[in-house]
Amino acid sequence: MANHTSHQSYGSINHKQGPVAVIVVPFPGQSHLNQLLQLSCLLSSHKIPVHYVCSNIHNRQVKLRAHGLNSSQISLLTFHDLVIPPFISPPPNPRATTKFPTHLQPCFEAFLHLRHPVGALVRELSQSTERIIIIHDSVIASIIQDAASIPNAEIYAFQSISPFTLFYNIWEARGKPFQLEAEVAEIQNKLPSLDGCFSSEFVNFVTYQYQFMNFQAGELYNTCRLIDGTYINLLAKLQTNVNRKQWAIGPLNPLKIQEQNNPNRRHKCLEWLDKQTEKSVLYICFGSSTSMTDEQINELAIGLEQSKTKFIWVLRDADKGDISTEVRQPKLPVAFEARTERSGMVLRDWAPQLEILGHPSTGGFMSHCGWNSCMESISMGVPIAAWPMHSDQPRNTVLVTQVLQIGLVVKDRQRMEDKVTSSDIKEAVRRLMASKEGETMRKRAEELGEAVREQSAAQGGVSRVELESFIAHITR
Ligand SMILES: O=c1ccn([C@@H]2O[C@H](COP(=O)(O)OP(=O)(O)O[C@H]3O[C@H](CO)[C@@H](O)[C@H](O)[C@H]3O)[C@@H](O)[C@H]2O)c(=O)[nH]1
Repeated sequence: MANHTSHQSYGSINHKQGPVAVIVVPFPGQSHLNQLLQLSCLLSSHKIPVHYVCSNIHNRQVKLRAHGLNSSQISLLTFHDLVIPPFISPPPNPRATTKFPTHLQPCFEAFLHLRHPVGALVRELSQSTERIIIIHDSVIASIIQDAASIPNAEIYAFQSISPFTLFYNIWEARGKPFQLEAEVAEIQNKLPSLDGCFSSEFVNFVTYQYQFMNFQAGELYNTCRLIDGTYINLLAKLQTNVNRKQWAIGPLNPLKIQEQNNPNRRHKCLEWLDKQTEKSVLYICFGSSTSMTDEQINELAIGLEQSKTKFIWVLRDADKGDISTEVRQPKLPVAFEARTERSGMVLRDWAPQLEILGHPSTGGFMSHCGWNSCMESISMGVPIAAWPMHSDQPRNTVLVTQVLQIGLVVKDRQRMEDKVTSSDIKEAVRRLMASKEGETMRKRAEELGEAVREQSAAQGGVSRVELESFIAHITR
């Protein structure tokens, strides 16, 4: 794997890069690192040199957890390991009043120190390349501010969330600048408020970034027109996007899973899935930033056991800012694993989510509705039992359950911190996995999955057309 370790000097980049090189700058959260790694592989498969620029600890994380991609795809990328100042990496607080992972804030703040090293790297690469393209996560626009003055640099923002949620958030924040058509307005009326979805520190962090969002030449979205077309068009209508190009090139997650290439390294849960009947297993996972109290885990365990549904449950605390440090091992009810030995599996390590969702035995996904999980479930044709926790998740839930109608809400809650009881969980699992209503959702999810896969860049659909249009634009 190519690796360029950068501290103060970038002296080893002196070869001619060719007409265009891409620098990708992700945000240091697993689901952001992951999407930009997938995008990097997609671009480098079109013979464009791609530099993945991040802190050393997060580069290690993204390579360790890369899923659905094979090592030869990743080896085409040049990783730049930049150094960020030491930061405290506290554990998440499952009892906090907001479910937002505030414990990651010191890591986010430390990451902003990459402005100067990133600026120096862009300057250096710009000397050996006719045009340098920077694609940065929209949440850290300030880091690439110095590139704006480099004459042959062009900057693009990558949005890691759904245009659906993004549009409504911006439209509301800007004081509802234009009227919405009836159908779109009707959905807006159904959206939950953003109260409690973010910490005030994170709101301040993101607000600070806005001022650096004026020099982008365009935006990239991990979605396809079939899912988000209406909202991509509406985003284009918002004032700041008037002169910006937009490309929807998702789903970025691989659709053909590579794990079969190496049967010796197959995860034990996939072998267990092989033995189950088609569409019978519920997969449960709340991404990388959810932390539940032991009481809530207890309710989930009881509800699951009483539902008598087969399951794979990823039970892990939220990531810390530095994932190499130890995390809490959440507790299960006494003897739960022994009692459910035949009907399910509890995974405490990083699970192969894409492979699980793509397995024929998986028939449902209990999810917090993080955007990666939504896209992965949609593209694998799996319906969702939505249990949103924070950020964009409550609004993604509306997209999944009411707009796309491929899922149900585990429990409508007044406040995110309200406990969901075992009987709510049992009922939601029964509805999704063992009712006519669930069957209809599964059918719709399968059809949507098929249509989305057809639209994908991998299969030559509209997302491929958009990807090619983006590549033609940056290599013009
Ligand atoms: O054991 C695991 C757990 C997770 N994953 C992967 O990790 C990613 C999780 O991403 P996502 O579903 O987006 O959840 P979060 O990690 O919680 O993502 C954060 O970032 C997203 C993108 O901005 C937001 O949409 C979410 O709300 C926010 O919580 C997915 O690719 C999963 O496949 C695994 O492969 N194995």
